[in-house]
This record gives sequence, structure tokens and C-alpha cells, in this order.
Amino acid sequence: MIATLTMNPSMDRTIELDAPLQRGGVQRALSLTSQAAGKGVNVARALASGGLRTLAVLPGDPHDPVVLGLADGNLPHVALPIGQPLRSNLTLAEADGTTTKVNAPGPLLDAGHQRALVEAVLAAADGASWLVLAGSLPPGVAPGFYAGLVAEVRDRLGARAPRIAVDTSGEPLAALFAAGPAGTPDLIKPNAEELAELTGEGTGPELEADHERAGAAALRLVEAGAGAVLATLGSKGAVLASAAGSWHATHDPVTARSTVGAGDSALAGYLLADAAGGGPADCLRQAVAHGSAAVALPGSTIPAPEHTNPRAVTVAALPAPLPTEGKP
Ligand SMILES: Nc1ncnc2c1ncn2[C@@H]1O[C@H](COP(=O)(O)OP(=O)(O)OP(=O)(O)O)[C@@H](O)[C@H]1O
Ligand SMILES: O=P(O)(O)OC[C@@]1(O)O[C@H](CO)[C@@H](O)[C@@H]1O
Repeated sequence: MIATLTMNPSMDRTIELDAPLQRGGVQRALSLTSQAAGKGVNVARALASGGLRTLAVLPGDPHDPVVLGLADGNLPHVALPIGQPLRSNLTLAEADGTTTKVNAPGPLLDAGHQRALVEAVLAAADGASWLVLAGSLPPGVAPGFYAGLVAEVRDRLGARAPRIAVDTSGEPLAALFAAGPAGTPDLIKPNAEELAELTGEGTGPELEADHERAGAAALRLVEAGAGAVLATLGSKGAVLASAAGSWHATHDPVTARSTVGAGDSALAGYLLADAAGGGPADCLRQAVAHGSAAVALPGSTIPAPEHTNPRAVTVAALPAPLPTEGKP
């Protein structure tokens, strides 16, 4: 069983346009769709499509549209009431595949809500194989929340603690490395921009264009305590770094329809391959197969295994980087 926590779920609203977005103008949309989402929810959805048992933990009142959407989709979940609506995030999808996303801040979660969510996660994670902590933290939640939660799960569950994967950005991501080994996850999934920001190594576009540099930056995070780093590089595939080595994978070109949820799908692909007993190169192959399948689907639609084409993925080991000095 794999448990996910989404501290800041959303109703993802996607507007499809048949012409380029006109800033400042009035445009007629082709369609408007809504999907109950948020990073941990999306990961759980992809894992469930792949046949794994999942439990998605999130804040949300019983009649919130996000929670109703999960119930409608039969996604196993535990939603804890917070007495306020969850957010809506907006995606504007243009005909050429360009997606513009505007994410709302989300509801204010007080200390009581946060403690209730931590206890629900501890119950869900007890004996699970993985716990996935994914997405931004809503207002009221300290940047060190995920780092503290990783340490608390390991401390309270001991030998029954699952491996922990984290996909977040900014201060909550940096805090994972400031908390010492108890707070560093077994797996992190930065994108190129997050990898650049976290390591001080170039910019997102530079790392996407230079996978060896991205692999070396990812390895530095392994040296800093992460069990493995799955760094996704947009259309340039992904790199995986762990103590066992580092690899790069690319996918044959796909026609991009919406990149929303591509990173979540990549993380789910990795976990599905891991659950099937795959080694690092298999996990990376499935990560890229799922990420690339996601971009070919509209809005926040998350791929099932039948949407993926793992044979379109090329995986290669990366040369060991020269020893580095200085920062992690
Ligand atoms: N334009 C694209 N064409 C083909 N594949 C893509 C493209 N963008 C993303 N992918 C696939 O999706 C994976 C994840 O993409 P990306 O690095 O953009 O993640 P992300 O920024 O975390 O995504 P998001 O936050 O939108 O879910 C990539 O590793 C790749 O397999
Ligand atoms: O604001 P966050 O929590 O960083 O990201 C939220 C979000 O953009 O992530 C998912 C795609 O990865 C969407 O379903 C959702 O709208």
C-alpha cells in the first residue's frame, strides 16, 4: 500500500483555447473541464490505475467539490474537515500545447488541522511501502513541515515506517536538507528549476539542456542525504541518481497537449516499477514513460499504464562525475 499526503489539494480547472492566449482581451473557450487534483492526489490516481492499493490523505470538508470528486472517482481517501473551501487552480491550454497555470494559495490550516493531518498520515503510513508527500504547503503551514513529518514518521513508526518520497519546491524542499539525516527523504522528485535552485547549479533551462550537469547536481543531493533523486527535465526526459549510480532517460517525441501532472505521473511511474521489483533503470524508464504519456493527455488527466509506451524510452548510465568540492 502506498499512502500520499496532499496538504494543498485543488480543483484543477482547465480552459482549452483554439487560438493563442490574448492577454487583456476577451476570448471564447473551446471547453472547460474540472478535475479533483493536487500533487499527492494525482500520484495516488496514477498508482491506483496501475493496480496498486493507495490511500490519499488530504484536508477537505465532506461536501467540498474536491472531496466529492475523489469519491466519484472511487479513489480511496481520508479527507479531514477544515471548515473552509479548498482552492481552484486554473490552466489555460493553447492549441500548440502551451499551458499557462495559475495556482491559488489555498486555505489557512491552523495548528489543530495540521496535527490532525499528521496523525491521519501516521495511521495511513503504518506498514505502507511508501509515503508520498507532495505539493505546496498552504498558508499557516511552516516551511519545515515536511522535514518534521519525515522525522516524526520514522521516529513513531520505527521498523514499520515506509520509505518516504517528497515532491515539493522552494523552502519546504530546502528544509529537507537542513534538518539532518532524520529529515532527508528516500526519494525526492525535483524538476530542473527546483534542482537548480536547491543546488545553486545553473538554471532550470541550463540543466534541462545538459543532462550530465543535472545528473551531477542530483548526485550532490544524494551525498547530502537523499536516498535517490529523480530529477525531471521536461521534454528532455529525466535523470535518476542514487548511491548505485546515475542514469538519464529520454522519450521519443510526443505531441504535448498539457504538461500539468507530468511530474506527478513520472513519480508514480517510478513507484509502480519499484513495486514490481524493478531496479533503478527500470524505475527511471517507467517514470519517463508515465511523464511523457501525461503530456499527451488533456488538462490534469493522469495516465494509466495502457497510455504509456516504455519501449519509446532510452535509458543510459551517466559517467561518474569528477569529485566536487564545497556545497552539497
Ligand atoms: N514537453 C514535453 N514533451 C515530452 N515529455 C515531457 C514534456 N514535458 C514533460 N515531459 C515528461 O514529463 C516528465 C515530467 O516533466 P517535468 O520535468 O515538466 O515535471 P514537473 O515540472 O514536475 O511537472 P508538473 O509540475 O507540471 O507536474 C518528464 O520527465 C518527461 O518524461
Ligand atoms: O501548488 P502546488 O501544490 O505546487 O501544485 C498544485 C498543482 O499544480 O500540482 C498538480 C500538478 O502537478 C496540479 O494538479 C495542481 O494544480
